[in-house]
Amino acid sequence: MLTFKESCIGVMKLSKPPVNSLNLEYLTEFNIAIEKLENDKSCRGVIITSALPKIFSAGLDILEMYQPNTDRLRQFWTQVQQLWINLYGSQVATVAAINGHAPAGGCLVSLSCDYRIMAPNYTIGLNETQLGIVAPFWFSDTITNTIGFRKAERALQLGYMFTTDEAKACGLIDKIVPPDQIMAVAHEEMKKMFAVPDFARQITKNQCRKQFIDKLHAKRDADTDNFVNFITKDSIQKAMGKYLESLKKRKSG
Ligand SMILES: CCCCCCCCCCC/C=C/C(=O)SCCNC(=O)CCNC(=O)[C@H](O)C(C)(C)COP(=O)(O)OP(=O)(O)OC[C@H]1O[C@@H](n2cnc3c(N)ncnc32)[C@H](O)[C@@H]1OP(=O)(O)O
Repeated sequence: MLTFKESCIGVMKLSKPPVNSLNLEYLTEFNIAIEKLENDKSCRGVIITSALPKIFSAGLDILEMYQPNTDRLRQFWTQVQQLWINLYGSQVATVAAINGHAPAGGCLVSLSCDYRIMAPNYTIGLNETQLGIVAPFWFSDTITNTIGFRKAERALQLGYMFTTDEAKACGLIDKIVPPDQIMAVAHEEMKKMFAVPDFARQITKNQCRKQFIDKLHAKRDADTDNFVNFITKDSIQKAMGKYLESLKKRKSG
């Protein structure tokens, strides 16, 4: 993770080649970095983007979920939950500068921010069902809160990956920006949020989001148990094995 501060704005650049997949170590690093910025009194905003060309993040590292060690799988999921709690509940203003594809966990990271700008000709969405897995309730709450129930239900069922244009049309992202302007526009959007007194913006954000974060807190252990039980099922392991194969075939084909 490349993290630096530009005045009162923290910039986090995901930099885990080849595709910024989120494994246990990288999620832990991500959480430490965001918690550090959150606790820095001089930091009012965070921009999340990718240091890699064409990929914002490929989402959760599928290899963490395929033929897993159960203890590690639990730790992995705890970090995924924590990342969402940290980002969705963040008191600083957050902008996702989506400069590449953003499937599943990559999409969730961006949906957890306050504002999303995206470069053209990429795809974004919660594609979990395409892998034969299911987005948990808090992924589904997050997309529903962004694009509304009907569109979210349809997109989740299909595991639909939106083009940048489609994402803009349904409100999954807020603005389409050429890649060379994405950081400049992220700073402009940040300034708009800074024009509102921090405490008023923060209380408003809490009013909108707290109930959803509280829901995960209340069910956190059960959510981890569900995840581990679900992922370790033979049928789910088979489906994930097939998906990994298809990724490799696509590459060679
Ligand atoms: C009852 C209800 C209970 C509910 C319980 C919960 C259930 C589980 C919930 C789990 C939620 C999961 C969230 C996720 O994020 S899953 C991950 C989904 N991600 C994807 O599907 C992305 C797949 N990847 C791609 O589409 C492309 O790779 C991408 C567009 C991102 C990039 O394409 P490109 O052509 O540039 O690169 P390659 O495809 O050649 O990939 C390069 C190598 O990287 C490997 N790869 C890609 N993505 C991942 C990944 N997510 N994890 C691990 N590895 C990944 C790919 O296989 C290539 O590897 P090799 O070089 O070794 O071949």
